Amino acid sequence: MGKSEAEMSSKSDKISSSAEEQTNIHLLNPDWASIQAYYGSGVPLLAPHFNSAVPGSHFPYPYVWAPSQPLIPPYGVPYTAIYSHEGVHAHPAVPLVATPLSKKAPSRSSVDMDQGVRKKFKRLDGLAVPVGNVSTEDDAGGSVYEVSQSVKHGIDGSTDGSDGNTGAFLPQRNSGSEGILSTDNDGNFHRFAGSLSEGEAYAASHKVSVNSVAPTNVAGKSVRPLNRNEEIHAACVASSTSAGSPFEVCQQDERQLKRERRKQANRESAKKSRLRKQAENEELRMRYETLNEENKALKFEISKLTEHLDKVRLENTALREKLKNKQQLELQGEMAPYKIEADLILPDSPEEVYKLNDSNSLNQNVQMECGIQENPNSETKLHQTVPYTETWLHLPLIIPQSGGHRVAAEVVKASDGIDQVVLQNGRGASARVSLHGGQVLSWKTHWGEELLFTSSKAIFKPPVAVRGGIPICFPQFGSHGTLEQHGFASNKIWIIDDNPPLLPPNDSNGKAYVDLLLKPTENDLKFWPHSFEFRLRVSLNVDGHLTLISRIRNVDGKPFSFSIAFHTYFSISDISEVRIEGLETLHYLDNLLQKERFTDQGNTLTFESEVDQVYVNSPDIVAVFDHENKRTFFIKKQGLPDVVVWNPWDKKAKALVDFGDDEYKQMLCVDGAAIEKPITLRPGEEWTGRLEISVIPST
Ligand SMILES: O=P(O)(O)OC[C@H]1O[C@@H](O)[C@H](O)[C@@H](O)[C@@H]1O
Repeated sequence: MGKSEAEMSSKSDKISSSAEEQTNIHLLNPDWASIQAYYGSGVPLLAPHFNSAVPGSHFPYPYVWAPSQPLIPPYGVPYTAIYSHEGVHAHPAVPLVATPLSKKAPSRSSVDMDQGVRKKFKRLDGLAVPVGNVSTEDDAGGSVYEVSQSVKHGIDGSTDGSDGNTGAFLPQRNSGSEGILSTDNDGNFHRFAGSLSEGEAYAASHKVSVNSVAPTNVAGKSVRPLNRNEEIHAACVASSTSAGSPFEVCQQDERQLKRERRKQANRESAKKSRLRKQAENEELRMRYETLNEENKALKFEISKLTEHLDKVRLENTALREKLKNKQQLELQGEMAPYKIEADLILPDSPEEVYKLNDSNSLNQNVQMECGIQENPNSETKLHQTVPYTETWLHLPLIIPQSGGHRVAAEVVKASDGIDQVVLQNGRGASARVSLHGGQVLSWKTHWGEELLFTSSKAIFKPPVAVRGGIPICFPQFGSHGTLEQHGFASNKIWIIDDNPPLLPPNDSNGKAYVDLLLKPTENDLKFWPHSFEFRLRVSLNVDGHLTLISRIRNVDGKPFSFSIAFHTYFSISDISEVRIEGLETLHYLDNLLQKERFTDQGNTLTFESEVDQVYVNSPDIVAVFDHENKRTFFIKKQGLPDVVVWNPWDKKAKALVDFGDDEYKQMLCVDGAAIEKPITLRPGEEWTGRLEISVIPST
């Protein structure tokens, strides 16, 4: 070829020369009749003067304006008959698609077209590259570019993601010396050595493009690899060229290829999205677990802190009490006669108490002198519900107490002839326990305020359990078994246990207490054939806290199971004004709905209608807030996992013979209990449960 790159560059500069200058344009030398014969009448005939001898400035390029029939020979061999040896040729595989341009301006000359394309190239960031079959004739004639639609199409495609390095490799047909031309960004053309047939040249050129192998002799800028559209196009061209299939087939293949690529891309994108969602899910799950753990830890911490707060509050109450008493004593200018030194060893058992009593030479009169008597006001109220004879029968427990207070437990006979034990903590707080059912009937603060509810219609006649106080449901709670409602323990007459097995010193020290015992009679064994010993200690401590310790022993030769509840009737201001805390989010069995299991919604428990629920696995402390009465009850328990909450509301209240119609407003039962999982004892085994109830003033 012998043309230097510089020469080629200078030729390219002449692209803008007028059509008149470009006399060396060599267009297709068609055997147009045969083309028409082959492709049909849609292919317009070339103008007769459209040959090398006649300037064709005003004549359309046949391949530009032709209808969309392909010029590709159907059997793969390039249709060489339509090429002249020199000149610019359309790629045989390129469709001669009618473009809007072609339709609108069919009369535009080839030069106009070239210029138009060139302008278009120039818009590509100044890196316009004339692309096409190039005939490099001579310097005088300049370079002539014949830009085929396919090339234009290729360029259009390349501008999709234009990086400014628009370029292409195109075959050159020039004077029999075959090679491949490429262009750089300056519009310089580069020829690649090689002697290829037209078909090979195309295929080779496109392969080069497809494989993105840049030629090494491209001056200045590297040649951009083809983009996807170009690739598809190139593949299509290559396949149609080699296979010689019709262009429609090629177009179909191209569409198919695109479809496949799109499908593949969609699949990949769906897979990525799946993976991303999986990762997100996993992350969320881990976050949930972490938060759950944190939540548990926080709940645990809260319960510990609440417990601690309770203790501190109670200590505070006790300290204030002490201070008040001390101030009173100082005002009186006297000390109590039985002030005990700090190293006093308090008794742990009734025997020790009796010894202590003896050694102190205490007697009934002395107690009375010391002022250990019922508050006359509170007595009045007690008399209303439980008439009894004010007779001191015996003195099971009199303990001198530090600070001038003495605790006492006295047995009195009520008018129904049944003994009651009156406990006093020496500061005015008291409790009364009936041997009928071992039932606590009264619990008062040191200022004489009754804390337990007893119905004005209560029946004090065994075997009926008294409606109020703290009946003990044993060995069955409610109707959860074959026995009568709440078992039989609350109907029986208990005895004072003079010789109970020892309890830890803390359960005795500084407390007024009584030990009671229930054993089944021959008759009881007919209904519940299990020998047992039920020991109950009821104690009142210095702060007025009431504690019930139950010990149930299997003295039978076979195991037995039981449920138990301390059915505590709290006296409240108004059921609509109180709330319970500590049962939030727990599961409960609803006795009003066939003991169906529910989960508390997480709110504090307030009351608007009848309630009869067994909260299972409750925390050790539950609180009942009564703002109107300015007090809060604390229910502290051990060995009693469940809590029963009961209020009959108006209808059921009316149906109960031993209950006043409106009394449901002034009571709320909150029981420490073991119901859901009955306790099983093997022969000789003993179970212990503790319930401590306390009250603190609230603002
Ligand atoms: O009328 P009784 O036997 O004292 O029982 C009162 C209520 O006591 C509750 O503890 C029970 O859950 C209720 O079902 C029952 O109605």
